[in-house]
Amino acid sequence: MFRRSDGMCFACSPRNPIGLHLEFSHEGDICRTTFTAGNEHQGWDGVLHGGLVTTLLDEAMAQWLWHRGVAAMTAEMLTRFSLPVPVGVPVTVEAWKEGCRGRLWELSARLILPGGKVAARATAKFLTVKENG
Ligand SMILES: CCCCCCCC(=O)SCCNC(=O)CCNC(=O)[C@H](O)C(C)(C)COP(=O)(O)OP(=O)(O)OC[C@H]1O[C@@H](n2cnc3c(N)ncnc32)[C@H](O)[C@@H]1OP(=O)(O)O
Repeated sequence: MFRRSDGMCFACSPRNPIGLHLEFSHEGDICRTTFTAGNEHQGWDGVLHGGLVTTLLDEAMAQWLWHRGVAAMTAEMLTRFSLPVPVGVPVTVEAWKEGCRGRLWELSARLILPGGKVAARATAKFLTVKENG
């Protein structure tokens, strides 16, 4: 049994002082957000840290499910980092469903740079969990 975050989700809560403050929109089968990394988010100089790239992709997929009333946790995730993501530019993250079998959901996501190149792609498996509060 799991409890949802108390308004302090690192990725999406507006209240988390060190969070990413992501806001999501849903259009058809696509869940979408935009994010502009700051210097505090970099690893290599001027480049968004890869763990945070993964966070953006993971959260977009989780929000796809959340928006549809599915409480699920990431059970497995594979990320391909194709291009560095520069800090200081707005990037778009999109997620969508690939399939579902019982409690197991398969989703994909991608991070798109201004200009349209895809810098990172992820596939993930989520498992529906029971909530207690
Ligand atoms: C919007 C809300 C906030 C979103 C936050 C962003 C999303 C996240 O980052 S969540 C945090 C990161 N993830 C975690 O911490 C999860 C840690 N893992 C766990 O707690 C557990 O392993 C959990 C909940 C995923 C699954 O545990 P549990 O519910 O006991 O299921 P379990 O019995 O292991 O597996 C159930 C079935 O799924 C299968 N399964 C489990 N993992 C996988 C997998 N990766 N691939 C394929 N099948 C799997 C099992 O084989 C099993 O199959 P069967 O029923 O046929 O035997």
